[in-house]
Amino acid sequence: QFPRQCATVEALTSGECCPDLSPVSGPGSDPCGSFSGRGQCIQVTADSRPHGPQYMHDGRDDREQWPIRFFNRTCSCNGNFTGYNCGTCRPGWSGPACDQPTHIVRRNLLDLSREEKNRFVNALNQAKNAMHPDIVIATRRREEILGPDGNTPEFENVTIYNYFVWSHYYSVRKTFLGPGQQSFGGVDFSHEGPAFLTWHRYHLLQLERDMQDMLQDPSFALPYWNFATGRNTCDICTDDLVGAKSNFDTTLLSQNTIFSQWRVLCENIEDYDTLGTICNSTEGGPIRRNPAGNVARPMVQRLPEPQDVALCLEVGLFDTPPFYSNSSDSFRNTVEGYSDPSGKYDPAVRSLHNLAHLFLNGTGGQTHLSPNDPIFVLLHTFTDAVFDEWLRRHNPDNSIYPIENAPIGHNRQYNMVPFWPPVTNNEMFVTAPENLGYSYEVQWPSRALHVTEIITIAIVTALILVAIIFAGATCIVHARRNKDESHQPLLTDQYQTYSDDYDCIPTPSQSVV
Ligand SMILES: O=C(O)c1cc2cc(O)c(O)cc2[nH]1
Repeated sequence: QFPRQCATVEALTSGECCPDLSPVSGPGSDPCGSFSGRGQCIQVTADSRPHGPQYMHDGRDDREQWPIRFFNRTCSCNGNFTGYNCGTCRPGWSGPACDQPTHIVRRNLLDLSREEKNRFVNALNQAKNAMHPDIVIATRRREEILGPDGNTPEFENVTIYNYFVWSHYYSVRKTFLGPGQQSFGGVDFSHEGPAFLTWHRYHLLQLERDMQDMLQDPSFALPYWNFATGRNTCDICTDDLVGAKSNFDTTLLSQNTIFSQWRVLCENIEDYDTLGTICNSTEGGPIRRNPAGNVARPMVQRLPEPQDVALCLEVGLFDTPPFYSNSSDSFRNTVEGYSDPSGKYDPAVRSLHNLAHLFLNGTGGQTHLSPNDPIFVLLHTFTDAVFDEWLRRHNPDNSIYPIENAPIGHNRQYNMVPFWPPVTNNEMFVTAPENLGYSYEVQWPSRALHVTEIITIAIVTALILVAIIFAGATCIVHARRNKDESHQPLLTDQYQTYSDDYDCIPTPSQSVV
């Protein structure tokens, strides 16, 4: 959310968050690396275009026009520099001047070597326990952020992985409308709208970057889980990967995985919603996961099929009005999983990404908690791979991403909540290999033929066969007729050559010995 340097009474009251890159001669001497030309402290641009009708409590939520309720001045970095103080490089660039291109490849978790799998699991566990070096989280709404005495900013340290969990929670939390009033849940800054794909893309990029820095390994790449294999089992739910089931309680993880020791963040949803508090860095109970175990909802006891991915990649429009979870013929709503895989909206359907979440049947199936289960990372890298393949195939102009009237948080120029420094949906609506320095190693399924396509092919084939038979028969008849005519007892005929008779193919009587 915010850099530690900005979690102060001074920064919050001035509305300026422009930390020094290198405090060469005291605080305020090198804001945003301006000394070395990396960036400058400027007015934040926040999207104020109209949003959709789903949210009608304007003025009541800190996330409106993010991030201006907290800060209205921030670093704007030049060239390939980025970060809260312009101290790092944009994704895909490295080196002291951020002018060296870099590229990493995200691979199928199941294709990694035993050593690579171990390294990934250990890296996740390290991220779960290592304090985030730069970022702190707000534990109160803006109106209470300075604490009861107005002088004690309510922020907490958080670990790298828990920051990933908390960001997702903060983006989906309800709008608090006051004590004794029901919080408003019809708001979601990261789902049920076009930003679903751009928001989750940045969410993963941020975790990947934080883990690269933690490991001091710029080549570290998040792998993916291909959840659309058509097999209705969680093939990565094994103890060498994200953990098998416990033998003692089928809703828990086996003692043989480190993830059984993880404790979840943001469990106390009733407290947040009734007291108007915000999830803090206190952990609670264990991860729960019971894949295909939701007997009350047989519809979500299965995983998507390869065909579902092939079909959704053919949906030609990125998103369609009302740019919400009831959009039809929308690629975004299809891959998110509120439409059937061919794009038709059906309120009873859960497909692709949503189906994979619900299949997990536990922590990973509840929006305020889901990233607590590390399988979330892998489920979303695969969803992002589908998004990237769609961008590659359809090569859209960014003008097709809605500029206004999308649900709040989802307009093209909206700064994604709660990321810092501010980053718009637009900036993530680009092909990853060319613009973000990563790609996916993945084989996409080809689409099975529709019944209508099979019938069309059969009819065309039959017509071609009929045409060939007809042409052949015509030739034969024609040849016979010529032959009959050639047998007329005319003296001149004796001097006819064979070739005169060979209009099409020789009849047996014309065969030359
Ligand atoms: O009910 C759904 O379709 C559903 C559940 C769920 C959980 C989650 O963490 C998501 O990110 C999305 C989602 N959709």
